[in-house]
Amino acid sequence: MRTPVLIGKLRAYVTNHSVTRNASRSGQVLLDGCVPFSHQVAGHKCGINNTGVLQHPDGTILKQLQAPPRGPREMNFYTRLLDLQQHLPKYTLKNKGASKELYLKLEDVTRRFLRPCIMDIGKRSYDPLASQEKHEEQISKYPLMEEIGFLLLGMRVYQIDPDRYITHDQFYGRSLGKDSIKNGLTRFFHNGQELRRHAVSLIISKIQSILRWFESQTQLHFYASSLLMVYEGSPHTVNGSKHKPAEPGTEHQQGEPQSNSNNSHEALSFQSSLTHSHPYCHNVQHERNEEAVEVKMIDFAHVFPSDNPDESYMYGLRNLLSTLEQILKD
Ligand SMILES: O=P(O)(O)O[C@@H]1[C@@H](OP(=O)(O)O)[C@H](OP(=O)(O)O)[C@H](O)[C@H](OP(=O)(O)O)[C@H]1OP(=O)(O)O
Ligand SMILES: Nc1ncnc2c1ncn2[C@@H]1O[C@H](COP(=O)(O)OP(=O)(O)O)[C@@H](O)[C@H]1O
Repeated sequence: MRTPVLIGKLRAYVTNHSVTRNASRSGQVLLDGCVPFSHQVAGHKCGINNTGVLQHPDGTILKQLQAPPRGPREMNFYTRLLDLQQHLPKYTLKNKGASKELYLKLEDVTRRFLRPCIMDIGKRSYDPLASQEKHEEQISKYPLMEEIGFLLLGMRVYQIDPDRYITHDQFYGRSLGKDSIKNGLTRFFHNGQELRRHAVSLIISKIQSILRWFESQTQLHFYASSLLMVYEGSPHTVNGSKHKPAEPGTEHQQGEPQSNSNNSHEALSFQSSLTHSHPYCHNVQHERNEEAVEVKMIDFAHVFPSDNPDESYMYGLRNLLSTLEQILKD
């Protein structure tokens, strides 16, 4: 839900701070030189009533806050000192001016990947304060949510030959039943040539770590929250590493997103052959070295205090884990 007041403030801010319009494929440049985030796979996208997730030139992303109480609730969640930080995108307070009240400034968890393969997995999508109407509307979108415990909200998967991304949105996710959910998740790990088994097992161990946190806490219940998973789709390495080197002169401070360059530019410059010259690929080698992955919890507009374990969230995680383990066994 984005209110007209919020949108009005944003438009006023953009009008007062507009910059040259040449930074994205669509020519769309928003506040502070931001462009729509090209690696967004789900959630509110850039449109008439909202800006969706934006990519800042400093390498962070800006997520537009929802109207109260959701936006402030999410902001408050990120500012709490929870022992969950390692499973969240880094949040930065260095968000100046009007954008501070309109956006969350977060680490872009896709940033260090050359060809990020991204999947967003959602959990039950109504909170205890939801009206009966909202409750029924959300259930009707995916009646299997209670049984399966999660919903595939979106994915973007790199295919090696031809080199391109394939995408699936939440309507694809909603089409998956008990018999097909495993196949749906398998698509995320298939590059057109092979199943990326090592990425599956690394992601499993990260999810297990998140599950352990849930098993140890009774303070919070998470509704309409997501798990964002990323692995490297590129078969190439840069100077022995699969990941982008930090640019000279950039500093990485504890608790702050790493400053780096604009992912969407990089993605756009990589339209055809993988062997083309590339801003990051000074010394491309065909190696299959250690695959790193990211699994982060995102979207905290519906986190509520509690005094008991979040059984529903854990149910979803356990089902997700057993489905991923099944993929490895097949
Ligand atoms: O059902 P709607 O139209 O009220 O919009 C939903 C949003 O509710 P809101 O308008 O903010 O009260 C809803 O927002 P909340 O999660 O309730 O904050 C979601 O964004 C939902 O998307 P999805 O089905 O979870 O991918 C949104 O559903 P879609 O528009 O994506 O179907
Ligand atoms: N920290 C992040 N790093 C990279 N991508 C992100 C990050 N946060 C969100 N995204 C992208 O934006 C999408 C929507 O984010 P989300 O927080 O769920 O927004 P919404 O509240 O609109 O549902 C995600 O599916 C993901 O593709």
